[in-house]
Amino acid sequence: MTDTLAPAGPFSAPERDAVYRAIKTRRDVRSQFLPDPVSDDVLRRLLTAAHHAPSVGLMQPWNFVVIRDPSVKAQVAQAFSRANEEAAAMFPAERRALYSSLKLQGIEQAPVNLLITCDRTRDGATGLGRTHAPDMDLHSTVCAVQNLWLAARAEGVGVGWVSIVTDADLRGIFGLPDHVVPVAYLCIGHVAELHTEPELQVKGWANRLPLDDLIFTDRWGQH
Ligand SMILES: Cc1cc2c(cc1C)N(C[C@H](O)[C@H](O)[C@H](O)COP(=O)(O)O)c1[nH]c(=O)[nH]c(=O)c1N2
Repeated sequence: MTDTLAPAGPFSAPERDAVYRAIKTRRDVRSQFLPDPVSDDVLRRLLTAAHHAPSVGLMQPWNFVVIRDPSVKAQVAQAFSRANEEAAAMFPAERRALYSSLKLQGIEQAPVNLLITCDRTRDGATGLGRTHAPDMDLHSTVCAVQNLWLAARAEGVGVGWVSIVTDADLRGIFGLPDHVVPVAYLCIGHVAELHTEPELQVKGWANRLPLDDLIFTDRWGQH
C-alpha cells in the first residue's frame, strides 16, 4: 500500500467545538427514544465510526449484531428483568428503593438494538500487542463502542448501554460460539431531548467526580 501523510494540524475552532460538544453532551439514553426508524444510511455511518476505532495489532475483533426483531428484543428484555431483580437484591435496603426506581434500559422502546461482540481468536492466540496483555482485544472493542456512541450524538441518535444481563443469557439468545464475548448490548434510536447531566446524577445515584482529584503526578496516589 502506498504511504501517504495528510496534514494533522488542529481542527478549525467550529470543528473542534463540535467534537467537544459531542463528547460533553453525549448521554446514556433509557427513556427518550422516539419511535422513528433509524435509516440504513445512519446505521451504516454509526457502524463505520465503530469500525474505525483503534484496535490492538489492527485486530478489529468486533462484530455487530443488528437487532430489529421484536421477539429477539423481548428475550433480551426478559433476561434484563431477571438480572435486574437479582441486582436490586444486592444493594443495601437504603439504596434498593432508589435503584428500583431507576429506568435502566430501553430495549423494546428503541427501534434498533445492537450487540457488539469480540472474537478473541481473530488474530490468533497472541496477536501483536496482546502477547502480554491478552485482554487488549476486549479493550479495543470498547473503543469501537465509544466511537459509535459519539458519532450517534452527532447524528441526533441516542444510545443506551445495557449491562444488567448475564453473558450466559446473551450467549444463548444470540448463539455466540465460546470464543466470542458479548461486550456491549446497546439500545439505539433517534432522540429529541437529552439530559444535560448524567441521569444517574440527576436522580441522586452518583455524582461526577472532580477531575483534579483523579489526576496524579508521576506516581499513583500522588497529587
Ligand atoms: C460499560 C457500561 C455499562 C453500562 C453503562 C455504561 C457503561 C460505560 N450504563 C450507562 C451509565 O450509567 C452512564 O454512562 C453513566 O451514568 C454516565 O451517564 P452518561 O453516559 O454521561 O449519560 C448503563 N446504564 C443503564 O441504565 N443500564 C446499564 O446496564 C448500563 N450499563
